Amino acid sequence: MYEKISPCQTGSAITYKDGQPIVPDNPIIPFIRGDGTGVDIWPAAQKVIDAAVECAYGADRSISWFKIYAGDEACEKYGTYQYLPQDTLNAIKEYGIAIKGPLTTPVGGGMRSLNVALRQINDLYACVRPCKYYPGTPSPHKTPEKLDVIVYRENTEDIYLGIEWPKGSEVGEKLITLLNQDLIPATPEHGKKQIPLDAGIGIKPISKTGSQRLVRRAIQHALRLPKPKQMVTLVHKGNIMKYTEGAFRDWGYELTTTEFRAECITERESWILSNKEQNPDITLEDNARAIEPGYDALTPEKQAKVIQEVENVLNSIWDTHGQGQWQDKVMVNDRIADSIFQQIQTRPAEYSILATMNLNGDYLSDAAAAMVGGLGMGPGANIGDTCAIFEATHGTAPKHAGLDRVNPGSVILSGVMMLEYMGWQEAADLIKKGISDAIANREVTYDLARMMTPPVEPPLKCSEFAEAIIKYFS
Ligand SMILES: NC(=O)C1=CN([C@@H]2O[C@H](COP(=O)(O)OP(=O)(O)OC[C@H]3O[C@@H](n4cnc5c(N)ncnc54)[C@H](OP(=O)(O)O)[C@@H]3O)[C@@H](O)[C@H]2O)C=CC1
Ligand SMILES: O=C(O)CCC(=O)C(=O)O
Ligand SMILES: [Mg+2]
Repeated sequence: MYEKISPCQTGSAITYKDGQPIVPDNPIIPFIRGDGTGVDIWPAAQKVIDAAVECAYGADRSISWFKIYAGDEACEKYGTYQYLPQDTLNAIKEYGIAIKGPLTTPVGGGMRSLNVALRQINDLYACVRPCKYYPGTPSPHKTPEKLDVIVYRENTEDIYLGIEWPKGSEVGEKLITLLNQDLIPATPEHGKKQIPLDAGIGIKPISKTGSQRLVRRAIQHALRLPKPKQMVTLVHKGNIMKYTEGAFRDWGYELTTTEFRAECITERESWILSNKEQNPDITLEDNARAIEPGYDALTPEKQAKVIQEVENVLNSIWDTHGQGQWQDKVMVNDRIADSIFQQIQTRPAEYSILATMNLNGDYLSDAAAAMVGGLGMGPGANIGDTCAIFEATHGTAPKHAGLDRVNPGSVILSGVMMLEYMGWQEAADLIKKGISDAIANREVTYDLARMMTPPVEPPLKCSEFAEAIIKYFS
């Protein structure tokens, strides 16, 4: 089954039942070291994870690490351009959970992202990136402790599908000509628009299936959170991209009000219900006026539609969600993407799970990580129904590679997510305690050290930070 690697002699595979991992006491877990700073952060993370498992479970549990290859290291082992060998794909499929360091993707041309390929090949459709504040972490934000959000990013489609053509390419020009001559004129809403012939062209597919399976996981996660955090915000730029991003919002609400009808309330429904709770005699029209800004300026047809919406909500969920019952449900709302970037800064406490399409989630997860200490503190998981790969939010940070300098916190916290996913909570908790205590005692790497007041001089090395975390287990 494997050409150039050999699975561990001890341990066994993690399997799945009904989408949940079944984890033996000695699982074999494949790991990819990663390019750039992967040489620094992966060994540090592995050391911390092993120490936590040993400290929590003694000889009863352990991880058998299985080294697999991708990126530069894969080319060294398998030959030129062998960036993602079949051995690697086979191992991830066989063992069910993997963890990886970052992999380089060239800008402009060259190969497509290996990181994205791993997500697409394994159908890891939910990219889960928690951004939570560890006390004592320096932050450019005044109240970082108020931010506790989890970005749920759709991970398999959007422009990351990589269907695009460069300016001047044969297929690109053919497509532009077809669009300009046949397709755009056939759609009156496009008017006389034309695509410049010297344009590059990219396709942005957003499917109902892809959107709803992501939102489903986001709502399921919200249901497991304590009440004040039982919220899911659908993030989109649907005012501009109506049939992709706007549709993501609509499909999210459709799922909310069908599959999760008993458990959820939408923000707009909550306004309608609370208007009636506060004024039981309110007319349908006054209720419609209260929920729709600019109602009086709408055409009669549009006003009738809002009145109908109010009537439908009251008829269908007053008994089950009215009289305050909606306050115990998961609140699903939506925000336009540009606005959410300022909202998480100005009103961080009002958000919890942010369900996004691929590109918006990519941007938003870096921005949210910055608020709680930076990319060195940004973990992540790529989750599917029969496989999961854990990795940091950040990339290879090439200028720091091999210097034993960067913060391994993001990969270590990705390890925490992995342990929690495996149900090894005691080991995960030890690592969280170790990180908290190390930061609180100002034992940090350069990225946090330079933001502290006064700055920590000299900062810990990457490997030293790992040792500090382990020191605080007990
Ligand atoms: N999943 C993956 O494997 C990902 C891969 N990439 C790839 O990584 C490569 C480099 O991307 P780039 O845009 O430079 O983004 P990076 O995320 O690699 O680095 C940007 C900056 O973030 C800070 N940073 C990153 N990692 C850490 C860390 N562990 N500790 C402290 N600070 C950190 C550094 O800031 P400073 O220097 O200011 O201290 C660094 O210069 C590209 O090829 C890109 O495609 C990008 C994202 C994800
Ligand atoms: O694959 C890459 O190189 C970048 C991916 C990325 O930025 C991300 O997943 O956050
Ligand atoms: Mg990114």
